[in-house]
This record gives sequence, C-alpha cells and structure tokens, in this order.
Amino acid sequence: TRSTRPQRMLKAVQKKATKGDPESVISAIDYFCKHSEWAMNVGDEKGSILDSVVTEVNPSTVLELGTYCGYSTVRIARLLSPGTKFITLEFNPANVTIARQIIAYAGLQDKVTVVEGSSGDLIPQMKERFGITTFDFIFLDHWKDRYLPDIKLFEECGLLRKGSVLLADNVICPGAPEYLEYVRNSPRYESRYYPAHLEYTKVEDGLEKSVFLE
Ligand SMILES: Nc1ncnc2c1ncn2CCOCCNC(=O)c1cc(-c2ccc(F)cc2)cc(O)c1O
Ligand SMILES: [Mg+2]
Repeated sequence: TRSTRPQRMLKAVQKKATKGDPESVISAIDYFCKHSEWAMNVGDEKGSILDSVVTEVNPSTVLELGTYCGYSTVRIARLLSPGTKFITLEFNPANVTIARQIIAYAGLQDKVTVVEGSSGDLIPQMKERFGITTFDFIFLDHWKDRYLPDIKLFEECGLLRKGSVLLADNVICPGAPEYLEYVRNSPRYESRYYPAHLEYTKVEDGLEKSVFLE
C-alpha cells in the first residue's frame, strides 16, 4: 500500500541528513517540504522564532503539544541544557513511531520523551507520571480548538508558575481566535505576537508568546 507523508519525510531524513546531526535533520525536512511535499511542521521562519524564545527562556522543564513528525521537537531539544526534562505529546500512534525515529536519527532520543495520547487526558497526569511540578516552557502546536481548554487545564492543574512561557503556533492560520482573545485579555498573562508566515508559504501566520504572571 502507498506510503504516508510522514513515512516519506522519514525516508528523506535518512537519505539526506547526517546521523547525529540535528541541523542536517532540520534542513532535510525543510528541503523535503519546500521541494517535495508540504507538511505541517513549524518550518524554518517560525522555527527561528521558536529557537530564540527557547534560548531566552533556557527552561528546565518543557512540554510540547503536537509532536507530529518531531521537527519542532528536534529544534527544541537541540537547544536544551543537559538535565532538562522535555515531554512531547502526540495523539496519532503512526506519527509517534515516525517522530521517535526522526528524533533518534538526530541523536536526541535521550533528551525527550514522546508520549502517545491526547492533551486533555495527559496534562492532568504530568505530575504523577513524570514528576513534573511546573513547566517553564510550553509549545502549543496541536488541535487549534484545544489551545484554550488546555491552557485552562494547565492553570487548574497548577502546572504554571510565575514566568512560565507559553508559545502557540498557528494563531492566525488555521487560527486559534478564542485562545488569542483569552491570553490577550486576561490579567494573568503578558502576551506578544510574532508575525511570520504559514510554514513554507506566503500565507500570514504567527506565534503568540504568553508569560504567566500569577
Ligand atoms: N497530544 C495531542 N492532543 C490533542 N491533539 C493532538 C495531539 N497531538 C496531535 N493532535 C492532533 C492535531 O495535531 C496536528 C495539529 N496541527 C495542525 O493541525 C496544523 C495545521 C496546519 C495547516 C493545515 C492545513 C492548512 F491549509 C493550513 C495550515 C498548520 C500547522 O502548523 C499545524 O500545526
Ligand atoms: Mg503548527
């Protein structure tokens, strides 16, 4: 049967990238998406903004929602200090399998734990399953209509601390209007928009960075 796009993306990484070299894995995926098949990775333009925020925060605990094939997982993991706890959640088991292979090809398998499941189910389990008290940095890149319920879940589960940084992809395209309205109007967050474009296109999109103030 016909291969899937994530499977073809993994093949492109294995063919073009150098094992153990995260930069070459990132470049191989971006090349594949620009010249072969578009895919919903955060991409190079928004990825550079992600890099700068991760570097600025220098987090000890990180959560990513929506692993997909592991492109942003590799971008984040390559920047983390040794000993950082990094968890990424992916709903689709086929994507979990591909992501683990792409992350391992980059040599970053010891830096991150890929967990299969939905954010709504797993967020309340973070403390008991992973011994996390609070997250310093959270990257939201999963179902766009889960951004708002999940940020409220983070608050309810006591997973945010003063200064926790949330960075949300796709706040314009596909869009997360209710989330934007919430973080921009809540007194508990300081929010800033980083304009960019939908990965590998000229369509407007951007990232919203929100700092928890409580
Ligand atoms: N652990 C979890 N819990 C809950 N849900 C979960 C989960 N893990 C995964 N999921 C399910 C959803 O995962 C993928 C979400 N990402 C996107 O849908 C996405 C779409 C576009 C896009 C597509 C088509 C266009 F025309 C224009 C833009 C661009 C992007 O950058 C996107 O990120
Ligand atoms: Mg995205």
